[in-house]
Amino acid sequence: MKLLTAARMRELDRQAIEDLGIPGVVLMENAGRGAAERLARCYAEFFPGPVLILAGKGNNGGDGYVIARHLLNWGWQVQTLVLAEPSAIVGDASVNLDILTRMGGQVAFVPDEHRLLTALDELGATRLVVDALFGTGLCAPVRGHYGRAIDWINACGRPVVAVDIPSGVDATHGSLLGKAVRADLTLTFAAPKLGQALYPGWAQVGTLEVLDIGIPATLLAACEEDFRLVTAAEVGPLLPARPATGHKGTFGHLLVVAGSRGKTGAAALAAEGGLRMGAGLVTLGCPLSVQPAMAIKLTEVMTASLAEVDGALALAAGEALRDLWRDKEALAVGPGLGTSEETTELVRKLVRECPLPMVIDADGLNALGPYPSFLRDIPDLQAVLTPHPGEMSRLTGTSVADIEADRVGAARRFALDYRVTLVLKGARTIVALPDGRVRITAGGNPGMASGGMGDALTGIIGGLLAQGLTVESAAVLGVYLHALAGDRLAVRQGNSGLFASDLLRELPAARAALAAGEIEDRLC
Ligand SMILES: NC(=O)C1=CN([C@@H]2O[C@H](COP(=O)(O)OP(=O)(O)OC[C@H]3O[C@@H](n4cnc5c(N)ncnc54)[C@H](O)[C@@H]3O)[C@@H](O)[C@H]2O)[C@@H](O)CC1
Ligand SMILES: [K+]
Repeated sequence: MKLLTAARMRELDRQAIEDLGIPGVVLMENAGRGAAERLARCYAEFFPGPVLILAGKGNNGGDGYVIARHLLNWGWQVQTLVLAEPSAIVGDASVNLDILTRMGGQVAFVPDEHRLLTALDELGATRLVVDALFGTGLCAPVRGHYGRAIDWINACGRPVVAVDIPSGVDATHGSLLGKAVRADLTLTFAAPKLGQALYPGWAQVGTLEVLDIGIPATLLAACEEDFRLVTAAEVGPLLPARPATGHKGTFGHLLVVAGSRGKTGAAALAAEGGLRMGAGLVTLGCPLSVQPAMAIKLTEVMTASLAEVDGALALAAGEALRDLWRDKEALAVGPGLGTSEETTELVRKLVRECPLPMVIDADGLNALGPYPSFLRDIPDLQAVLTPHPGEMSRLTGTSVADIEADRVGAARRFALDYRVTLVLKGARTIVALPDGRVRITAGGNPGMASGGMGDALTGIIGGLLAQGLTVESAAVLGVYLHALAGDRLAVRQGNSGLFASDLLRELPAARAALAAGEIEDRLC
């Protein structure tokens, strides 16, 4: 599902109005009427109100006046507070404000804190609040009486319906510009906004519904799809086929290079992840001294001993790895390898020389960074990198705080710069593709914040690569299935104390449900 930035939404509005000649006031009418209808239906038990509409000076406020008009027409009691002087309301918003006033709608202008607070004090009982303060045009931190209005909304204890986006949420970045409304229902127009799919904005949105406001579908379809929220309908078709005549050779052989003394669990989870994802065969290459333990730990996975120094892979393992990758379809490298000098050098050599599509994680990433410019010199590199914010920080030399402040930007810049597929893990995992497109997954839960979940994801993506998916598809589908399995587990077990190995056990059923078309996506 497409996610629009504020700039893209403005451009769509411009095209509809200027290129196609749809008057802006018609779009505003469609937006306001659609919102009024949804609101009246969703909150029918609160009829006849009163409803309080808080309107800003821009077109979001304009939508608020249209909502007020229709609710009045349908017998609701409506009070509208405009947080600006009458002269500040212009254009389509002014047209609708005039109509509302002439119809006898109760409208008060509260352009400063004193008048706002007085009006709120004098307000009778309100049963429902409509936030029409700011939409996609918010461009600076919220201050003054706007901030007081947002505080009041958040403390009012009444259901809050946000028009287009909760005021204070940046429609593009999902950041909170000073203060932000916490809505129960957000009625957004034409398509969800990118900022509604990202934290912390996501948490302010409540239930998200998308209303058609008459922007032609052809315009929406033609607008470039830089950002998408991944849906079951989109990833279902990416699932590798499972022909009835298939055998283990049909479904690919994954080579996992992982583990060191004391870090055997990470290697086991990555290897089992590959098998649970449906790879026909998985071989784990690990240091000589840990191989016996791995062989006991892993029943279905084959193991290979590699040269080591002090329990971690040695540079001398390179020759054996060359033999190992020869008959494989994909490589997963990194979990539990450690960061010794020889292992680091080996990983860099492996990434440079191994011709297989690969997923690189954990210590594999630590071995690359910072600024792994050598990646650009590898011809036909097909790689998925799966850092968490700490690993991303080491890869980019940027602080974790800066990465978290702009997760989409950080992932996108890296993917474009190094021509890899970058999976930035965390709440709302971001998949950035080498051409700059970005995919965001809505699933996942706090139960997945536990050791080993990342190793499981590495195995899942590796398993998909082994079955022939492209790096882009393996990353998008792998992240989706990982989150889906985690969410199914959380439904049964709650969202704490979840084990990555439990998630892997859930994976085949999650995959089957996706294949059967049984998954209903949640927007928020
Ligand atoms: N034709 C269109 O463009 C349509 C727009 N629609 C609505 O219009 C909204 C966008 O409208 P606008 O672009 O007018 O902008 P908004 O109504 O979102 O608000 C921005 C207004 O507030 C001011 N402002 C921005 N940041 C501020 C701050 N921190 N403190 C105080 N004032 C601030 C701006 O100068 C501008 O006047 C959409 O979200 C949607 O609700 C809909 O009516 C559908 C059609
Ligand atoms: K709003």
